[in-house]
Amino acid sequence: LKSLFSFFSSSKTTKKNVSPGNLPPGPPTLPFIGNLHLLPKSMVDLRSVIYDLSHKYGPILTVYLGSEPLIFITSYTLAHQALVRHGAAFASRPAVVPVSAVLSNKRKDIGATPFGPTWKALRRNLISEVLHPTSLKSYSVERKRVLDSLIIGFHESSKLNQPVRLLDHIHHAVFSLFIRMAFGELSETQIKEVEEIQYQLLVAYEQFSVFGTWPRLGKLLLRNRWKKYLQFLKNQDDVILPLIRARKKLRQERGKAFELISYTDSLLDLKISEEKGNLEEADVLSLCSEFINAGADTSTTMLQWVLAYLVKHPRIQSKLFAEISEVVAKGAKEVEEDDLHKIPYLKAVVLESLRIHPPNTSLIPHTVMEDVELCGYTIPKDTTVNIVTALIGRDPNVWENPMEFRPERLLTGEDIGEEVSDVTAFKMMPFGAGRRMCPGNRLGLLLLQYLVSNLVWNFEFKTVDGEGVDLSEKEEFLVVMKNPVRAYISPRIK
Ligand code: HEM
Repeated sequence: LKSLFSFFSSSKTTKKNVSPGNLPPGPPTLPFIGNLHLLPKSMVDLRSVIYDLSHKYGPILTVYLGSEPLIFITSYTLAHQALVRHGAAFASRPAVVPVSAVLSNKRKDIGATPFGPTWKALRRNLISEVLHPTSLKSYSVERKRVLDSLIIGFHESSKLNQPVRLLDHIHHAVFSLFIRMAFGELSETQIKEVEEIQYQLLVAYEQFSVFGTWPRLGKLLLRNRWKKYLQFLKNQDDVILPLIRARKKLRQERGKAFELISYTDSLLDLKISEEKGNLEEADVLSLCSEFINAGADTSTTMLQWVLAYLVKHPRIQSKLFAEISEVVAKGAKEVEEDDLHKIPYLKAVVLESLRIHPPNTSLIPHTVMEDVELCGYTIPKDTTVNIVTALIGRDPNVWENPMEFRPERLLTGEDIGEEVSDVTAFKMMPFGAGRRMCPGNRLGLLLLQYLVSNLVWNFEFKTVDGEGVDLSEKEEFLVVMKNPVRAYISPRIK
């Protein structure tokens, strides 16, 4: 079965047998299957298929999965019109987002919940508690801990004088931050257990995706896979539920007096509404799981892409080091978070990486809540719309030589919108835009800038002779490096 079908489509959406009416154009369809035969197996390959189709049919097009029309948008201007100008209409999700149905086992999460009071309550809770600027500030202690562990790890590896696979250090450091933010202080063993189970689920996602789309049929035909999937979920319950219970108990004993609020704390206190009351334990689990995946997997992936570009382009790495040196006192061990905004080149390096390699090929599918006129076409109520961020960032009509890594383009104003400081205004949308825009965008950017600047301040990363840096992509849950970058690391003498 096409994994794409399971990613985009929803077996329960009401959009069946929609007449083409005034829908955007698209390739001719075959009976029963629509355009399914045109679609490749992976999201990375889908990007090229949609790219080719958009050349023929324009930046807004319709592809049929069976009888269900899916709209694809590949230009920044149209995406902006949809998500911002028609923001209210585009704020919902399909009835089932299989990706989430599988990962959260049909429990609650924010990303897949359709527009409504439950989504509002969950999103508001995330933004006003752990992601509130005050909480974010207090979590600087934890970010420093991540940095220290990375620096110690890199120092040790550098002594071996061997190439280092950067991901091996990054993964654990970044995951431990989000796991602690989710559950509070944990032992190293507990952190590793959560990291392992979350990672296993993400890597195995593709083989289980069929259960998100056709749960009944999948269960019937793929019994062994179904059993394996249930075992995965049980393992996740076994690892995570005790952590939630322990936190609950600790809160009762200490009367909620913690220096840092954890995401679990906020969820245990949350009432969705008077009638619905508090969340079930299982929902707290899936929301924490979403938090860890959404935060840690994206940040790990991006940190690796940014460092890969810096290894590949020593000139850019030296320029970044020089810019950091102008802001950081000589002999200082660390670039402080408060100083990051003084290094515009740093933000440009991070955003340029996000432009070429947004970790998600497309935004999470949106559905329209009413008929919407867009670009002269009518998108009927309940239709699923996919905004292909990976093509938006590489659109040659907007970005000159789009595959060239050139952070300077973001500083000169030649390619960016007017509001340089506002990431929503960038013509790349790595975090989406409008009501469903990623609520973790500030934390994501802060973490990336903090870690990249400090790693470059402390170490020089050099290519491995004869190996270079291979920028090929591979689809896991996100689009990651096919061959994780390896580099020689040497401490800088300052
Ligand atoms: C570099 C880091 C990150 C990137 C590139 C990223 C990207 C995205 C994208 C593209 C979306 C979909 C937006 C849409 O459908 O319109 C999204 C949604 C989301 N992200 Fe992030 N994200 C990052 C970090 C984070 C962090 C740190 C958190 C939480 C701590 C987070 C939590 C979420 C949640 C909960 C949603 C669902 C929002 C909703 O449906 O209302 N993300 N993210």
